[in-house]
Amino acid sequence: MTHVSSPALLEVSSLAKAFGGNRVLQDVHLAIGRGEIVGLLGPNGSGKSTLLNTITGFEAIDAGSVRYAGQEIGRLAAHRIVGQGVARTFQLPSMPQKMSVIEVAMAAASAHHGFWETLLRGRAARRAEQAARDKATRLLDEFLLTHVRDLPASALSGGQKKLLGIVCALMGDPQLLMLDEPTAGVHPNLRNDIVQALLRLNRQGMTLVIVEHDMHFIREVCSRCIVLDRGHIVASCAPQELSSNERVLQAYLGGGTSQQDQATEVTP
Ligand SMILES: Nc1ncnc2c1ncn2[C@@H]1O[C@H](COP(=O)(O)OP(=O)(O)OP(=O)(O)O)[C@@H](O)[C@H]1O
Repeated sequence: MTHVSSPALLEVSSLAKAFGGNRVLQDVHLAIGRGEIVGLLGPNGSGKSTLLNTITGFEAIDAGSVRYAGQEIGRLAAHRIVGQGVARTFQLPSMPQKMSVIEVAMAAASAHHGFWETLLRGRAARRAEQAARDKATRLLDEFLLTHVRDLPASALSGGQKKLLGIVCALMGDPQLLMLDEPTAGVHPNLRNDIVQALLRLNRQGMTLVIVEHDMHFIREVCSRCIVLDRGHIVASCAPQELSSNERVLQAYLGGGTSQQDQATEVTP
């Protein structure tokens, strides 16, 4: 397994999560170092999204610990974890019907900075709103959404919704950004923009954990991969080592036909 220089930014120990009798995550241990871009891989249903959900507080953990920057966050509510500097995006972002793109981005700022600020009246509140508008404007420009900023967010294409999801996550200036399949279903032109944007964020110091099936993306972007199989971590290695890792091959080839289909995605 690849060594992470200590202290790790994120450290997960003995994490377990079940839904009823379905033990989705079992005894998961992982460490993410500052400045890494880590790909989280595994066949469909292996527990990748659940791992993101438990780390970010969207699902309660059953057992184990999640430490971020030396602090235990494993039982904090999602909004508190965001407040600590951990943001995430969703596989299928859903957008409110009646809010424009820029309003959605600005609302994410108040979600990140606490609602008291937005309840305040007067100059402080106006300053906070203007700061959120300026930041949303800059990020929408960076993620090529300026031309749709006044449209209803629900009218965006799937790819544009993913970009807006990233913008919302960035409104709180996270140190750790966790992305759930950021390029799935995205047009190749937009995909390349997302790749460049993620690499740029990493150059600026952000640590990234990315759930992805697309091996071209993994090779282009990630410095390390962690592979889940049926709720267990079975490998942590460089992207170019995946195709010769027995346990990775077994994870993808060990199941039925549908898993063999997925193996084409992991074979370089
Ligand atoms: N809220 C939930 N309630 C019940 N079962 C759930 C819930 N969330 C996930 N699961 C189950 O947990 C298992 C793992 O799902 P998860 O979405 O984490 O896998 P994944 O590796 O992200 O899959 P994919 O690559 O298809 O997105 C599946 O069997 C799924 O049905």
